[in-house]
Amino acid sequence: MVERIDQDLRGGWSPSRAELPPHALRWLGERIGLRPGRTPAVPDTALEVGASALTDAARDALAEVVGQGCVRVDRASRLGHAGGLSYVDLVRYRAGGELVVPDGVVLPATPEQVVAVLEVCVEHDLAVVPFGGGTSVVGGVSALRGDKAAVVALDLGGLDRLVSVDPVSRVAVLQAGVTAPEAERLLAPHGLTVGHVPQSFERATIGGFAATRSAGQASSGYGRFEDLVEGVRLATPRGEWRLGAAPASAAGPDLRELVVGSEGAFGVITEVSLRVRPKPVLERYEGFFVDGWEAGSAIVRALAQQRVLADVTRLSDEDETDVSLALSGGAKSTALRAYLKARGVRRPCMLVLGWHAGSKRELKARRAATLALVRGAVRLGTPLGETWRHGRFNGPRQRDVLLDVGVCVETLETATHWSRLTGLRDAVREAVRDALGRTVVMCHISHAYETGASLYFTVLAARDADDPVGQWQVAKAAASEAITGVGTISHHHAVGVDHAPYLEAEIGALGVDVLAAVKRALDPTGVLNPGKLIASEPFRG
Ligand SMILES: Cc1cc2nc3c(=O)[nH]c(=O)nc-3n(C[C@H](O)[C@H](O)[C@H](O)COP(=O)(O)OP(=O)(O)OC[C@H]3O[C@@H](n4cnc5c(N)ncnc54)[C@H](O)[C@@H]3O)c2cc1C
Repeated sequence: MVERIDQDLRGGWSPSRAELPPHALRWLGERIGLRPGRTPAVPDTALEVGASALTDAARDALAEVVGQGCVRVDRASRLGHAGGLSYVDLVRYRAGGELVVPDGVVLPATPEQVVAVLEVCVEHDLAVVPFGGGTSVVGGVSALRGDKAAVVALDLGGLDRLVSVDPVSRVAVLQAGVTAPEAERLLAPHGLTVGHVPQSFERATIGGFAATRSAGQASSGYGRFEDLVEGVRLATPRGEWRLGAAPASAAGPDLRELVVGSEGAFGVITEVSLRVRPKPVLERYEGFFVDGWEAGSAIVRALAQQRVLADVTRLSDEDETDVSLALSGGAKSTALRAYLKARGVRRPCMLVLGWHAGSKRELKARRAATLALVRGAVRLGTPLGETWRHGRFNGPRQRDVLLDVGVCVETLETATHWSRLTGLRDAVREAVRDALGRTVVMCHISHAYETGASLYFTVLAARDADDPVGQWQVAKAAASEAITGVGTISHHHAVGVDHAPYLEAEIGALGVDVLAAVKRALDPTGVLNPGKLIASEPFRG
């Protein structure tokens, strides 16, 4: 069971706080030099929120579309939409740093209202930031106004319906503001699932997944979110655009791809038509230990290239495995290390495999095909797999606790070809260590393809109390430099503000021109999500 999340809660993931056990604090002291001292979050009242720049005329025009109560300019609503959930966002909330707060929040209830809101924004010179679950970790929902007179957050939470289900074709149309758990709840009576389970599952929305090309923990089996998108309904300042009339088409380039991953810069996704699957009746998770990253990544590569990946396939490197064992602590973990050593596993790397199936027979066949290639691993079976499954949404809660005791904790991600994977992992680790000094850089593969895989890094360092934001920005820039030209600047977190300066190096100047031309066609006055995806504003043309 996941705890019910308050979507307005910023500055952390969860209101309930666990304490770090003494052995974990000791370990952080030894590894990153942490001198723990509680750094309580600054109360909301201490955060600076300037006067709203929304004019009465703009407010009235918006209220005419969505209703008086659905245009909010109160402090709590504005603060609740002042950013995403990256480490830097959280630090700004907690430390009273510079928060960019929207001038108002608009809550439409239908796709038609979204189109009408955009018309008002153009007329009144308002920037508009589409806001789904607000879980962006790349500045995607930062309330930047660009050259506009004011900026509003467009909270899509009111678009919360299952519009239709076609069980024969296995297609479901969901409104953009439906959260991932709600999508599963709405589809359950039809025996269907989306199967999209990112770590931000509890908060993130269908529209947000489509807008960012999200990848879930089970994407090896179900596909990345863009693989699930059959069609989209997009509100733009130039009217509505519907795409995706057939399961496949040769009617020119696939224009859905211009919308999926457009991060609110080309339009507001109001509905997504999704390829859904029968809900699995069986799920089985198993854990293994492999000796060293090279051996582990060779296994995952073989699984991907022989097309027998488990639905969840996740390999932790030596550091990530070591941290899991160290933080779980206790006699069990010491005994496990000794056991692994006795079995010849000197550099333990944890491998978790999970299969979803419709029958025992299917599960047996798929599991056997996968395990035939998992050679030389020590098998710890379902207890380890289930431990991972139960803890799979704990990351953001652990981050809250680490932030509380003064740790700089953030993640980075990329993807590259198999032949470059280990080299890129080493380069990013070195760049981050050089930038931060004493630090732990953990890495895992959680998305594998025939030609390569993602790399997901988690960084721990003692927080620089004087300049926590600057401290991370230096590390992030160093990592991004190491990634540029070797891997992608983002495998699934998207571009947002943070990666925008690196986009041209990846897609070329022509690529940026193409994006700018699309932006000009759909959003000629540039009201949509300024500063995201395309950093500079060449679209003015
Ligand atoms: C703890 C944590 C774990 C995470 N784990 C994962 C993970 O496992 N996999 C993964 O892929 N990502 C992950 N993320 C990143 C984030 O959850 C994803 O990018 C997610 O897709 C964002 O969904 P959202 O509804 O919260 O969108 P938001 O954060 O609200 O918005 C993201 C971007 O999309 C735009 N947008 C949102 N809704 C719409 C819409 N309807 N139309 C047009 N534009 C829109 C926004 O303007 C913004 O640019 C994680 C984030 C956190 C904080």
